[in-house]
Amino acid sequence: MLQFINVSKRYPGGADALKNVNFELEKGEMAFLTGHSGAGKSTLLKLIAILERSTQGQVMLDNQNIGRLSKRLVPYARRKIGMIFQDHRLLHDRTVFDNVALPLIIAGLDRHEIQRRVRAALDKVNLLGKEKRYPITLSGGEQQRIGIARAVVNRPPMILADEPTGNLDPALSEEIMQLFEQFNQVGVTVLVATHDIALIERMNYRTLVLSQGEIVSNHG
Ligand SMILES: Nc1ncnc2c1ncn2[C@@H]1O[C@H](COP(=O)(O)OP(=O)(O)OP(=O)(O)O)[C@@H](O)[C@H]1O
Repeated sequence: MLQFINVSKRYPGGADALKNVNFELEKGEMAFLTGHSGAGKSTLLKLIAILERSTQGQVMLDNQNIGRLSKRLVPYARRKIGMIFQDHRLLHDRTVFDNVALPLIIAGLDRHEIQRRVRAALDKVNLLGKEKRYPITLSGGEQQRIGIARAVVNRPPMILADEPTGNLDPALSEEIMQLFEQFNQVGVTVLVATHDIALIERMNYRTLVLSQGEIVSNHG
């Protein structure tokens, strides 16, 4: 499903954030991405989400070189990806329902379909009944689950998570990881970037290790 072929990324005026990165993720696979602070984890995820473009090499998603897509086609390619951030990036002046509905409103779905899909997504993350609340009135773990519902409401074939458990205690981290496993079990490809080595060791998935922009280990 996803293939990095000799991918390098240099930010303007900066050093190389990624150097000659090669790896593949199969459709339906779940994997971790780890490495020291500044190793290039976020950069790698941003290339997949087309939030940044590679300087060299090819980022292939379903056999399409997404690093070279025209701007017009980027929103369509992005619909294949659900992205989850450590700070969840919720809109605090909108309800839980409205936060999760946002990608569907942008995609132009009708009101009934939006209602149906938002409820289905909230059900998956155990937040049904909290649609009318504001994110700030919910716990950290619940806020992260709103972010996950928003990421999956479009039913993307791939989920990318950037430090999704960074602000959570071990029990809540476990809960979030179990949610990712549930999506993976129904065929969603999942890539989770994390510093949390203990979490990676408890779970048995392939792990890509980045060090100074290079993949130094890739097995599970
Ligand atoms: N927009 C940017 N402009 C210039 N340099 C950047 C930019 N974003 C990241 N970098 C640099 O690229 C390198 C990789 O950063 P990146 O954020 O991908 O690492 P990371 O592994 O996700 O780090 P962390 O775990 O601290 O989030 C770092 O040296 C960083 O300073």
